[in-house]
Amino acid sequence: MIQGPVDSSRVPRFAGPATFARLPRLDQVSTVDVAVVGVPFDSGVSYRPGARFGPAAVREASRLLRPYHPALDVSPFERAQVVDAGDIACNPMDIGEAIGTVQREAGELLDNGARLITVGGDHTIALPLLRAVAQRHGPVALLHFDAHLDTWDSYFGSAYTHGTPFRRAVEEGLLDTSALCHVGIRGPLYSRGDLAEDLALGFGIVTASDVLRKGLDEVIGGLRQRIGDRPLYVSVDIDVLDPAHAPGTGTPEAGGLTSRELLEILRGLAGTNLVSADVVEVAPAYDHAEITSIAASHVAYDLVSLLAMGTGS
Ligand SMILES: N=C(N)NCCCC(=O)O
Ligand SMILES: [Zn+2]
Ligand SMILES: [Zn+2]
Repeated sequence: MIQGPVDSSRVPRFAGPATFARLPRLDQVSTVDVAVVGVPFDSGVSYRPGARFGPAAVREASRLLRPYHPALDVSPFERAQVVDAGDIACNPMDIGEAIGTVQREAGELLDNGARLITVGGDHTIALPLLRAVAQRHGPVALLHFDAHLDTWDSYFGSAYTHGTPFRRAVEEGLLDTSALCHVGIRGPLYSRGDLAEDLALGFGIVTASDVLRKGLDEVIGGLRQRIGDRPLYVSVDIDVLDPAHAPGTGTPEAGGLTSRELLEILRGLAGTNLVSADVVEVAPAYDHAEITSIAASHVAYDLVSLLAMGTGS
C-alpha cells in the first residue's frame, strides 16, 4: 500500500524533522517508485561555495507543498510511492571519490526500482548520476536547464567540476547526442569557441532570450520534437532562473527565466519518457526569504509529478 506524506491538517507542517514534502523515509516503505535524494556536495564549484547546504534547505522549503498538482491534474503521492531517500554522504575532500559514491548509491536506488529526483549539491554530480542512469537505460536524451553550458573542458587542470559534467558525459557515451538541448543559456562566455565546441558535442541551445522572444509554446514544441520518446534525463541548475527568482546560487547571471516560465516548460514535458532528474546549485547562504529553496522545491515537485504520471505506464 502506498504511504503518503504526513497529513498537514493533523500535524502542523512546521512540526517535526523535514523530509521532502513530508514524505516517508526510504526505511519506512517496502517498495519505491520515485526517490528524492540529496547530495550535499559542493567541492566542484568555480565561484561561490555553499550548495552543500542545498538539500537541507530544499527539504525545509518543501513543507508547504500540497498533495494535488492542479496544472498536471495528478496526485503524485497517490499515483506512485514517493519517498525521501536521505542524503548520499560523499567525501568533500576528494572529488573523484565523491563522484564514485554518488554513482554507486544512485545506482543502488535505481536497481531497487526507483526513479530519482536528486537535489544538489553543485552541478558536478550530474556526471555520476548520468553514469548510473545510462548504465540502466543506455544513452539518454538530456534537457539541461542552466544559465551555463557546463560543457567546458577543465578548470585549474581539473576535469571534474561543476562547469564540465556534460562534456564528460558526451565523451563517456552516456548521452544520445541526437537529443540534447540546453535551455536558459545567457551571460558572457570565455570565447566564441565555447559555442562551437558545444555545438560539436551535439547540443542545441534555447537561450533565455529565445524563451522571451519565441514564447513558451514554440520552445516546448521544439524541445519535445528534439527528444521524442527517448529515455529522458532532465538536469535543472537553479541558476537558470533570474537572480531575482533565485539569488541563492553560486554563479548567478542576470537576465534569466522566471520561476513561472521554468515551471511551464517542465509541465510541457508531460507524456515524455522522463527517467530521472536533478535540481542543483541551491546555495542557501546567498538566499533571502527562502526564495531560491522555495523555487527549487516546486521544481522538484513538478519533476516528481512528471515521474509519478509515468509510473506503471
Ligand atoms: N554549473 C554552474 N552553476 N556554473 C558553471 C560556471 C562555470 C564558470 O565559473 O565559468
Ligand atoms: Zn549554472
Ligand atoms: Zn550548471
